[in-house]
Amino acid sequence: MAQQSTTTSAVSSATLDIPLIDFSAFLDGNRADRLSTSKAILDGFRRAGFIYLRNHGIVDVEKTFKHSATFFAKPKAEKDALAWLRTGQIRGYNAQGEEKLNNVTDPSQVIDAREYGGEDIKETLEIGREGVPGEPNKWPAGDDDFKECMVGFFSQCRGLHVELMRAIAIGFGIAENWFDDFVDAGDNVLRLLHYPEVNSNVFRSNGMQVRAGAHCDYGSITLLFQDDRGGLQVLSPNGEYVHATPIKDTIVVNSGDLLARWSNDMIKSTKHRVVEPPRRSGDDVDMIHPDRYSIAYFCVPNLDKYVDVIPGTLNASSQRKYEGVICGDYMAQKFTATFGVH
Ligand SMILES: O=C(O)CCC(=O)C(=O)O
Ligand SMILES: [Fe+2]
Repeated sequence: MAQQSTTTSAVSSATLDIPLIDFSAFLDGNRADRLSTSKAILDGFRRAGFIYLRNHGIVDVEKTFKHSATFFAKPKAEKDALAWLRTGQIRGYNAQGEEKLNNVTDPSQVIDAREYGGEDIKETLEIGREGVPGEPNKWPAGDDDFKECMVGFFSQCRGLHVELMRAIAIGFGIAENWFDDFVDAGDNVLRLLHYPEVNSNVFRSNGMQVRAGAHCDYGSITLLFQDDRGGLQVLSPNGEYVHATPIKDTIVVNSGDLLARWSNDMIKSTKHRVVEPPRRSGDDVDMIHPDRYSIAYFCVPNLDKYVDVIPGTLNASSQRKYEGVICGDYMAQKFTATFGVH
């Protein structure tokens, strides 16, 4: 029987190729399918630091987006009551300079936009693993459906994280379950993101303005669900940002700093950002870009694990680049560098 190709191209520019991989070939396939899918996944992380997946097995995406939109539509005071206090793990609501930039139509207000040029135009809600002593999640009051949906979605994503680490292990030619003990706690973070509607003149008046500034993710891998608005860009090896255009029913998965380190830099952690969405035909120069919603699920090894170089990533020609590190210490260092606090 002719073999059906399970890998095509999601993004193909002169400088960056991001593969689009059918993950059902891994989840339901035979040994050969699992091997070829694993190799395609690892290859994407090595070349681009990004892949797209379809048939990923996460079923509640639409429902979770709906709950996210309902949450962000709540009055500011209700959201502020859930503010992330930045004293421990990441849990809670994070408002940024979005209000001032919302609906800037009057030229005198554009000055405000310029002053806020360094700020992302976004708000987020972070949800961690349930049941961590002293680190409760912050749930909106009186909305049990929201909590149930998010806990369920968290657990679906957690399952995909385990499967993807198995694929990476197979790709590296080590035991399929090599990462299992590293990821079984599920110390991951689910982040709902809302980029409020914004007038195009905000971007025009400040060429540096973005919806989310350029960054690498810190952990092992990130599962990123985006709506159809666009604006996510990925840095190509020769320094150009390339649009990671939304593709229906797919998720974007990128490898982060800790996985790069863990793999002795065989895997890349690639910068990305969210900018003004590309124009659609018929759009006016002066227009309001509608809200954009995305959901990121940041995966990390169990925080208490010692993360040392993955076997199979060192060979005769490559020298060990990094010492081992406790995952929780590494993450805390990253957050201290970013926010000045633990
Ligand atoms: O909203 C997006 O598409 C990207 C978000 C992101 O990169 C992040 O939160 O780390
Ligand atoms: Fe990111």
